[in-house]
Amino acid sequence: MRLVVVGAAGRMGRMLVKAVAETEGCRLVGAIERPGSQAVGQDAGLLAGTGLLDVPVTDDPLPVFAQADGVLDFTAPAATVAFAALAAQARIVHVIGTTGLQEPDFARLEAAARHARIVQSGNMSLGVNLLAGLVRRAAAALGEDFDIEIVEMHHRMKVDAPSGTALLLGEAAAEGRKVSLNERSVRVRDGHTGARRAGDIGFATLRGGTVVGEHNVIFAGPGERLELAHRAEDRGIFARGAVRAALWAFDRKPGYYTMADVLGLDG
Ligand SMILES: NC(=O)C1=CN([C@@H]2O[C@H](COP(=O)(O)OP(=O)(O)OC[C@H]3O[C@@H](n4cnc5c(N)ncnc54)[C@H](OP(=O)(O)O)[C@@H]3O)[C@@H](O)[C@H]2O)C=CC1
Ligand SMILES: O=C(O)C1=N[C@H](C(=O)O)C[C@H](O)C1
Repeated sequence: MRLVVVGAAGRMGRMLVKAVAETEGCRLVGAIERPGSQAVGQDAGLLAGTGLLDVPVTDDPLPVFAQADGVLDFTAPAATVAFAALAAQARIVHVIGTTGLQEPDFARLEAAARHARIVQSGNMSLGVNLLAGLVRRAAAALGEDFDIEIVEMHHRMKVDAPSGTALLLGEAAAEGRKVSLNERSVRVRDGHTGARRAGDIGFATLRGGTVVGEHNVIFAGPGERLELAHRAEDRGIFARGAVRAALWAFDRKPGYYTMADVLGLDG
């Protein structure tokens, strides 16, 4: 499968280049960064530390997408929406790990999925997607007597909050309870907040150091507390998940898919 990495000089971009180079059946055919980036013109393999791949980073995605079967995209919301339109035009696979997407962005991705095969997830690791299923079950079994709080910690460079993973886990909890996350989530607390409302799903965000990604889903009930947690130790888990998603989507119909589809975890 011929793959392009956009945001190739980023923390995840470099991991993705490495994962593509190490995966049998995959070949890196393009690497994209924004115009003006110092990475433009450099070899993507040298940037990623895999050795020379003879794939120079460029700032012009269109001709690169035209020669590819899929694109791996861990960039930023505005860039991802633009890349989705190009992937749809080229009728290729678009694997999206970018977080911080808002409702209007999702609407544009859904539109692009009429022609592209999109796999989008706030977390591409096996562990977190398994955890989401456990959270759904626990939320359904425990009911509103147990207060749900989702705590996450990431490195100091992360720009969005709550994390895509925290929101994914919140959605799983809301599904378990058969409620809408939008209506029940409490994303910030400050000052005289009053007592906690039964049924709310709370979020707390920590940022610091080099933490790859930690998530704790707490079910705090009368006299007992259940905690379900995931610790990411290496960004390679996300990159390998993204390559797996691209290979899975290669011969699918155009549509909007998730990592649960890729891993066969739904249902
Ligand atoms: N779903 C998952 O499993 C995971 C998701 N993520 C998400 O992936 C995203 C990226 O994370 P991370 O790698 O740490 O961030 P980085 O900032 O290190 O990397 C993002 C890269 O994308 C580049 N970029 C931004 N806009 C464009 C554009 N228009 N064209 C080309 N390149 C562009 C940035 O360039 P510049 O620096 O010039 O802006 C940068 O090199 C985040 O949303 C993060 O939350 C991260 C890990 C796992
Ligand atoms: O920005 C990151 O680093 C990560 N982002 C994703 C998120 O927002 O959940 C996934 C992972 O936790 C790392």
